[in-house]
Amino acid sequence: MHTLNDLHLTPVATCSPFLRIENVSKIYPTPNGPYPVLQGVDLTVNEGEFVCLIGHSGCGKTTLLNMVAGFSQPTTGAVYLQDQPIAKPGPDRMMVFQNYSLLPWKTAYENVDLAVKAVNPNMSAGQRRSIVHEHLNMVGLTEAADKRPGQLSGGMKQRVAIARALAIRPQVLILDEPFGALDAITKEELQEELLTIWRDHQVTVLMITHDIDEALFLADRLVMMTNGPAAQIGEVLDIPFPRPRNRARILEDPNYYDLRNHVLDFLYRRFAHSED
Ligand SMILES: Nc1ncnc2c1ncn2[C@@H]1O[C@H](COP(=O)(O)OP(=O)(O)OP(=O)(O)O)[C@@H](O)[C@H]1O
Repeated sequence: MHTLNDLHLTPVATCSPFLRIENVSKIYPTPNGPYPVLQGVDLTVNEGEFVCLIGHSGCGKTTLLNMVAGFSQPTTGAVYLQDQPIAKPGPDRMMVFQNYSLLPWKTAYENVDLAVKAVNPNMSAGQRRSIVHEHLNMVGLTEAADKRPGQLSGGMKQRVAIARALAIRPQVLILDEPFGALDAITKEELQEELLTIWRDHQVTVLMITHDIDEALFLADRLVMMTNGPAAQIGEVLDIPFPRPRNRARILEDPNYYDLRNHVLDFLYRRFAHSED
């Protein structure tokens, strides 16, 4: 029997990475002239990978992920998802923001339902109902389905936003500092839930964070950005902790402190911000 090597064949998955950011630069026009935010950014992400981005405020993290979402276009270079250039937003890439961005006059159920309906206009009402309930249940909000955002805590609102994004069944989930506004306990709970969802949905995740411990707990790789203007990827750190991850076990791992110090050194010595 021949193996792939005998036949000189390469499995398809290794030929082309799932998501490619290729030589991306972004220049914003401003009243004071063109402002180059990003320059020469290259990154490839494998299907199902969990990648976090860290960097000082204003270095261009949101700008970069907006281009993956399709909200804006690179000035030069391109972003590809499965070899297709990303030209506009689409249901294959869903973004979740720090401020939840829920419709305040709609219930949790209606917020999720509206998104499912927008993407699947011909889906039967029964099928839609079952998808909405499945995803509210996944984030533990079955009981709160009929509450409006004003009646929900910050953590619950972020759960609705995550359920809404996942109910569309995106290939890429883009999270822009989703837990930044939450208290420490709620944040840890949501991190655990996010890992479970990521594992069950096998979705590719790109997530901006300012929290080194969060990145070390969640990510397969941590992308560290240099400062702007003309920010780049300074370094990409592999996070080797086995999965499923256990917070206590990670904290006991001697590697944890080496990795943490490495990121601290990057952010506060090698690329210290003038304001720090
Ligand atoms: N539409 C725009 N026009 C002009 N400048 C912009 C625009 N959007 C962002 N910027 C500027 O580009 C830079 C990068 O912004 P961006 O929001 O991408 O940074 P960030 O790393 O995500 O910051 P933070 O961590 O504070 O969210 C900032 O200086 C910002 O003021």
